[in-house]
Amino acid sequence: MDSALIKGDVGAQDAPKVIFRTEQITKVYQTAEVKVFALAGVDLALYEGELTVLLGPSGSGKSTLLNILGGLDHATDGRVWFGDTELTHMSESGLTKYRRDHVGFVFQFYNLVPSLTARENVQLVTDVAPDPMPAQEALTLVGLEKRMNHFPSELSGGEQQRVAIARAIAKRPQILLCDEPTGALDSTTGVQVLEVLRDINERFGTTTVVITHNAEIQRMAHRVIFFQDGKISETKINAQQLAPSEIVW
Ligand SMILES: Nc1ncnc2c1ncn2[C@@H]1O[C@H](COP(=O)(O)OP(=O)(O)OP(=O)(O)O)[C@@H](O)[C@H]1O
Repeated sequence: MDSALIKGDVGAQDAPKVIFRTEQITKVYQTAEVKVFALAGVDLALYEGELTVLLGPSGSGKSTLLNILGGLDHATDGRVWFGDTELTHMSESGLTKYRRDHVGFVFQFYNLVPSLTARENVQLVTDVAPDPMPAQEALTLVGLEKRMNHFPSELSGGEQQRVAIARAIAKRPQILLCDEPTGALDSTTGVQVLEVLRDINERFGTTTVVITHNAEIQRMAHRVIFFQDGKISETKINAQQLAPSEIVW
């Protein structure tokens, strides 16, 4: 059944909770010659526990939006909420705490520390998080229990990305924000990484946002948001989500 219908039918106490809301956010980059509207008025709601895919041409504003939701950047105008907390004018130290307590990031290039093992890379986060899972548990969740003592250079691209995901989830974030997590991977390895993201989303109910250029990946999402020229051009809700292994590209 279409989840949009379910949302209309259930009582308020069962309705999915809005976890992110934006109201007419813009992001303007002013260089010497030109003004770039990276975001040109975005109204958005993301729901707790959902996996959302953001699709759109290069330069359409996807990363800019993700960075604002993740507290890495401020919008030029408009308003942004995480639950009841407004992020719009939050101080840098407030945003640092927000990121530390609530947000896990996964990027296209894994950003692992080359001189540290997989376990030590994850421990960089677990050492400072308020309620982390042990690094070993996070690495087991991504299927790397046998590779904990390996250095990044001893791991494949997909394995390094799984370490990066383990590092992101080890602090038990409410939100997992992924910018092109499979962009540097071949399709088989990319599917393995997507399986891990789906597993985390299902197992922990972690609200997950995935930016991709690969339109096929939208089939694993609960919600798909299309960007064009700094605006949302379409939002779609998938009645059914395919397992990553069922997606072919
Ligand atoms: N620091 C910056 N200074 C100037 N312009 C920027 C800056 N960051 C992004 N932009 C511009 O803002 C627009 C949106 O960029 P953004 O990275 O959000 O797009 P995107 O949809 O994520 O693209 P891609 O899929 O290629 O990563 C682009 O025109 C980009 O050139």
